This record gives sequence, C-alpha cells and structure tokens, in this order.
Amino acid sequence: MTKAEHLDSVRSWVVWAASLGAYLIAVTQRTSFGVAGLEATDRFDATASILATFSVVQLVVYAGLQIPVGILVDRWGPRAMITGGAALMMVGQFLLAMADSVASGLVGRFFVGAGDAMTFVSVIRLLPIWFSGYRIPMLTQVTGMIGQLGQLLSLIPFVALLHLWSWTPAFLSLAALSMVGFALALVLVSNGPRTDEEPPARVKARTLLAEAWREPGTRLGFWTHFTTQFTTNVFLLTWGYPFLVSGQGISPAVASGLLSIFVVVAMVAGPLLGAAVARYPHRRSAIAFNIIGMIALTWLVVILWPGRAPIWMLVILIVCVASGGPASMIGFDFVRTFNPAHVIGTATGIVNVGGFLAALVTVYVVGWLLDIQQRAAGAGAELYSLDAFRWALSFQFVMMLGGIIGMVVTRNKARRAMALRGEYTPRSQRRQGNTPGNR
Ligand SMILES: NCCCC[C@H](N)C(=O)NCC(=O)O
Repeated sequence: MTKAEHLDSVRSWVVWAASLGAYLIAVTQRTSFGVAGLEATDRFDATASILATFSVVQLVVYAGLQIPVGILVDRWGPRAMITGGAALMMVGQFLLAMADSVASGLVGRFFVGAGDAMTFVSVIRLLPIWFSGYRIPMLTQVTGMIGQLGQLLSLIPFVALLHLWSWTPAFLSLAALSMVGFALALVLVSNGPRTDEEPPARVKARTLLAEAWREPGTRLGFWTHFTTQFTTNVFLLTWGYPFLVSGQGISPAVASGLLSIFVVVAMVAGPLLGAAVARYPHRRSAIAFNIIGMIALTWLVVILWPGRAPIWMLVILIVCVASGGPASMIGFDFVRTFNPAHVIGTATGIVNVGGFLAALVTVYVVGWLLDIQQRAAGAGAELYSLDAFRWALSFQFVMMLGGIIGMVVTRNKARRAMALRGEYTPRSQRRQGNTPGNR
C-alpha cells in the first residue's frame, strides 16, 4: 500500500512546527501565574490559600475540559481548537492584567485554563493526520518535551518584564504572545485533506464519548497516563519542595537544583522512550510498567530509609519520578493505535484527564494527611516533619496500585479484543515465529 502524499511532507513539518509553537506559548501562559506569586500576593492582598485557589481553579478547569475539548476536536478539527484556545488565553491574560480583585483575577485565570486545555489534545491529534505511524511515537515525545520549555519563557523573560515594567504591562505582553499563537495556528495549521473516515457532521457527543470509552485501548491509555504522570505532578506542583527542604533538611538552593533535574530527565528520557516505543510497539505497556516499578521502588526506599536519605538516593528518586512525565505520553500512543481516526480527539482528551485527576486527588489527600497528623500530635507539633511526610506520601502507593490494576485489567481486555480480530495471539498459544505479539 502506498502512503498518502501529504504524510511526512514539508507541509506536515510546517503544521507541526506551528502547532508546537502554539503549545509552547500555551505552557508559558499556564506557568506564568506561578512565577508571579509574590506580585500577586501584593496586588490582590491575598493569603497563601487564596493564592493556591488560583492554581486549583486553573487545574480543575484544565482537567474538567479535557473530554469536552476532545469531542470538539473530533467535531471541529484541531485548527479551530488551537486558534480558539489562543484567543481564550489572550482574553484571560488581558483580564488578569487589568484585574484588581481576587474575583476578577480568578475569571482571568479561568479563561487561561480553558484556552490551555484546548491546545495539547489538538496538537497531538494533528500528528496521525500529518505523519506516518512510525514517526509518531518520537514526535509525540518531542512535542511534550519542547512544549514544556514554555516554562522557561515564564521563568526568564516574563519574570524580567514583571520586575522591569510591573504587573499590567507584563501580563499584557503575555496576551500579545497569545496573539502570536493565534496567528501561527490560523495561518499555518491545517486539519489535513478530508478522509473517508470522517464522521457525519452532527454525530452526538455522547456517541463519540461512548465509542472512545468502549475501546479498551483508550482505557489502557487513561490508566497508563494516570499511573505514570501523577507522581511527577505531585512532586513538581506541590509536595516535592517542602518534602526536600523541611522533611529531608536540604537547603532551598540545593532543593531548587534537584528540581531542575526534572527538565534534564525530560530532555533525555523523552527521545529515548520515543525511539523505544517506535521500535518495540508491542512492548509499550511493559515499558510503562517498568518505569512505574522504578518510581514505586525508589519512593519505598526513601520512605523507609532510617532518618534522612542521602542526597544520591534523592537524586535517584527524582530521576525515576521525572521519567514518569515522558512515560505518560505512551498513553496517547495507545489511543492512536487502538481507535478509529474520528474518535482520536475524544480518546486523547479522556487519556489526558488521567494523570491530572490522580495528581489533584493525591495533592489534596497528602495535605490532609499532613494536617491530621499535626492535629493528632498536639499543639506546637511540626506540620512538615519527616515522619509525617513518610505516612502522607505513602498514599501515592494506593494510587499507584489502583492505576496498575486499571492497566492490567484494560490491557487484558484490549488483548482479548485484538485476539478476536486476529491481531494478537496469547503467549500460551504462540508458536515460534510469525504470530502477532503483545501490546
Ligand atoms: N516531557 C514531559 C511531557 C509531559 C506531558 C504530559 N504527559 C501531558 O500530558 N501534558 C499535557 C499538557 O497539556 O501539557
């Protein structure tokens, strides 16, 4: 069979580069409020919990919109969603630039979270439209990896502008940056040539969702994303820094250095995993299980370590936890290979909820476990003691176990479905040689 002419063409690379630019800009918008925490405290006269509300609103909006966004990507195509997302982020940052009360600031952040939620799923949806299958695992990894560099735009030029020009002009420049993302998507991104596989225009959202969810490969992707990604988010978004500084007694400067290992691991592990998945597509779940095993084992060692763990052990822990981010992209590869083209957006949205949902639950429960231990210990007890962290962070094992059970059950279902289609032969029935292997 000859491949379609548009696949892997110059146009494909242009579309990918433009959509990647729009995603990188979305990550900049996503991370900009986090680096403006002190200025936000002044501007809104806010307490720590009000400040945290801004992040929670954004995360809840992001996770809550993944499935509707996935359905809309399948209905309207990725281009409309990326341009729409950039427009919403532009409005959100403009509102935030002008906001002088917590309520108006939260409305701005709501728009930013909504626009951000529309971008990643759409960019991932473009890959099977424009590229041959063997390239997609690597491009998926590189998309995730380069997109995360948007965080550097927040950390360096945006922080500089904030100090140089103050709140309103700095956030207005972010609104202008979203305009660049909007123009890139409008001019250079295309949904590709029409194919016979496109659904009738008015297919019901419920039908798309049911079709995507019924496919065990989608649920395998969801549980893979859920289990691999959440420890990374929990560490980076909330509990890693206090655990290192207050629990393990590491200095703030060294703790920040340790957190930067996440960027290095993403850069190295992303392409390695992309190459491994492309070369051994039938071993994707085994790769994910191995990474989850390494994360669980290193957490167990650190939690059971008598006293404070040595720094080399903390480095090993962070390297393993950080590899969960790139490993989570395997979830999207399951979506691509198990689903028909017209539900890939919806299925990608479902999968992308996994890691963020697990992180939200874990962040909350770990905080609650720290609080109740402090209350139980009586007045004056330390909130962030090492022993309190040991118990609280052990909750991650519960989530990991739940995720692993989900992965095993859905993998077996996916294999059974494939066996019925003649695409998979169980190990026990495999004769040497040419039988389809496992997923
Ligand atoms: N190199 C790590 C990239 C992790 C990306 C992550 N798995 C993900 O799902 N991201 C969604 C997003 O919107 O950024």
